[in-house]
Amino acid sequence: MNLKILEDINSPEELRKLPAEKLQEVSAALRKFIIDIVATKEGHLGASLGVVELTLALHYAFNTPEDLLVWDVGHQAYGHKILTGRRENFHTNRRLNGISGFPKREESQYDTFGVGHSSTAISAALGMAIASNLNGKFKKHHIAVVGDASIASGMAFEGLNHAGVTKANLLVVLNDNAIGIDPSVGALKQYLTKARVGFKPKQSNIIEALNFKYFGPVDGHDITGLLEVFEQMKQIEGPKFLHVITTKGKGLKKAEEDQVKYHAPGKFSPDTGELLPYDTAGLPLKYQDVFGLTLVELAKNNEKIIGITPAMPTGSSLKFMMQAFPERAFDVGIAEQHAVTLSAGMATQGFKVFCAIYSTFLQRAYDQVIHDVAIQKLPVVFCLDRAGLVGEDGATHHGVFDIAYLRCIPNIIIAAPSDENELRNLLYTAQLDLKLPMAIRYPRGRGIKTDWETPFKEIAIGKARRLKEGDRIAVLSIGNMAQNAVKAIENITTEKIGHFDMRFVKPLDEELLHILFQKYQAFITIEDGAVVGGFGSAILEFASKHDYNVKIRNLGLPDKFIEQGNIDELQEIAKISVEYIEKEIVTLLQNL
Ligand SMILES: Cc1ncc(C[n+]2csc(CCOP(=O)(O)OP(=O)(O)O)c2C)c(N)n1
Ligand SMILES: CC(=O)[C@@H](O)[C@H](O)COP(=O)(O)O
Ligand SMILES: [Mg+2]
Repeated sequence: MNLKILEDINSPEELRKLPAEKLQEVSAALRKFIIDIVATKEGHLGASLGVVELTLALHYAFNTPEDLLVWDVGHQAYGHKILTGRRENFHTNRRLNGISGFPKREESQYDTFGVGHSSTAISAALGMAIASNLNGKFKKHHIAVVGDASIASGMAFEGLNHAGVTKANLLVVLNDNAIGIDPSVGALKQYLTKARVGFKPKQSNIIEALNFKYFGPVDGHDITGLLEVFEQMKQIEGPKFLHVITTKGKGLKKAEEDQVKYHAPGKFSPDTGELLPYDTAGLPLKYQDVFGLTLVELAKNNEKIIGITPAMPTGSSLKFMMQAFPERAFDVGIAEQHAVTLSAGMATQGFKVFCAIYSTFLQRAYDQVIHDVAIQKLPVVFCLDRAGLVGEDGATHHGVFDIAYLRCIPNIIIAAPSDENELRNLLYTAQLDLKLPMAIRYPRGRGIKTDWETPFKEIAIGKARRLKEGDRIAVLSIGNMAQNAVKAIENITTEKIGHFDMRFVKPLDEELLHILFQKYQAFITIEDGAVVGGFGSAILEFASKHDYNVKIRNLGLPDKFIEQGNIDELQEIAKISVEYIEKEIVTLLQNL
C-alpha cells in the first residue's frame, strides 16, 4: 500500500488536484493511517473508518473551506482532520495540548462548527446557509453529515422541519450504518432499514414530505458513485438529502464484526485489530458497572423499578438491566429530553424511574428537569454518570456543570457518593420512598474498592459523613473528591485538619455545618465541578446567611472550559489534585 500518497495531501485543495482515479488509493492509505494511530493512541475508531470514502468524496466534490462542511458529533471526523492539514499532529489527538478529538473552530478553518454532542449539524448548517443567502452567496454549498442515530434526535427533526420551508442551499448527508454507539433504536431506524433494501414508495418518503430533494440510498464506500451523485446534487438549489449506506469499522475486520466494542476500543493491534490484553483482575469495578449491577439487584426485589437511557446502554451499563428485565428497561435513542419526560410520565404512575444520563448530556434536557420533573415533585432518579472531568473527550464532554445547574432548581435532591458503597446505598435509598426528584452524580472510570457488594444501608437524605475530626481547618469534599482530600490530609499528618464527606449538595447538612462553623477557623471546599455556583458556593451562601465570618477557600473547576487530557493532568490544571489540595491546606494553616 502506498502510504506516501498522503504526504502530498496537506489540504483538500491538494486532494482535488489528484485525478479521481487516485482516490481509491488515497482511501486505503487514509484508513491505514487512522488505524495505525488510533491503535496506539486510542480514540474513536469505527465511525471514522466508516466514512473514509465519504470524507474524500465530500472534500473532492465540494470546494471546502469555501463550501461549508459540518460533521455531526464529530467523532467520525478523523479522516477530515488528516486531510485538512492535521496529519502530522494527528498522533496528538485527544491529548493534552494536542488536537481535539472533535472538530473545533479554533483549530482549523475547515472545522466550521464545534461539535461533540450530537444532532446539531443540520441546524448549524442551515443557519450558515440562510446567512449565505442573506449575504448574496447563493452558490455556496452547506453540508451537514449526520449519523442514523443522531438524526433521530428531536433537534435534528427541528432543523429538517425548518429547512424544508427555506430556499437554503443545504445538503443533509445521512450516514446510515444502522448503529450508534449501541444499535440504533426506534421507528425511524425501522424506516431507514426498509429504505436500505429499496422499499421507499414515494408517498411514504418522510424526507420528501419535508420538502427535501431525496437521493439514495447509495453505497457510501463507492467513491465514484458518491462523486457522481454529489455532482448531480450540486446543480440543484434548495434543501437536498442524500441517504448513504456505510459500514461502521469498515476495513478492519474485527471492528466490522464488533461495532459496539470498536466504537472506541482502546489499544489494539493495527494488523489484526485484536484488542491488547488489559488485565482487570483485582481492579475495582467501574462506577457505571456498580450502578448497572446494583440496579438489577434492586429491581429483583422492587418490581416498580424502571431503567431508562438515552442511547448509552453500554456506556452507562444500563445494559445489565436491559438484559435482566427487558420489559422494564428502555434505550430511547439520542433523546435526552424525551428520556427525562418519559421518566416523569412513568413516575406519575407510581414507577421508580432511574434515568441514566451522562452529566454533560443532561444539559440537553434542562427544561424537562425543571418543568416536567421538579415543579411536579416527581421522584425521578437521575443517575448522572461521567460527572466531573472525563479526560480525553475534553470540553464538550466534561460533566462539570451539573451541580451548578441543578442546585438552583427547587425540590431537587443532589447527592454525590464518595465511593462505590456510597453509590449503592444512595441507589438503595432512592428506591425506598422518595418524594422528590434526586440526582446522584458519579464519575467516569473505576472506583476504589474491590468489596463493593456490601449489604444495603439507607442513607438519611441531607446527612453528611465525618471522615476525620480536627480543630482548625475543616475540609468539606463532595463525591469522589473525598479521595483526593483523604490523600492530601494523610500527607500533612496533623490533628488540626478535619474532613467531612458532605454527600449531599442539596439539601446541605445544615445541622453539621452549624457545629463545624462554630468550631473550625477555616474551611476548604473541594468539588470536581464548576466552582461558580457549585458546592463551594452553597457553603459560602450558608456562611453568609448565618453570619459566620471565617475563611472559606473553594477548590473546583475555574470559570473557563477545560480541554482534553488525562485525569491527572486535568486535575492539576483545575487545581483539585492531591498536591494542590495539600498545598492549599498548608498555606491556610500557616495563615491562620
Ligand atoms: C446529545 C448526545 N447524546 C449522546 C451522545 C453520545 N454519542 C456519541 S456518538 C453516539 C452515537 C452516534 O451514532 P450515529 O449518529 O449513528 O453515528 P455513528 O457513530 O454511527 O457514526 C452517541 C450516542 C452525544 N455525543 N451527544
Ligand atoms: C462521541 C461520544 O460522545 C461518545 O462516544 C463518548 O466519547 C463516550 O464517552 P465514554 O467513553 O465516557 O463512554
Ligand atoms: Mg450510525
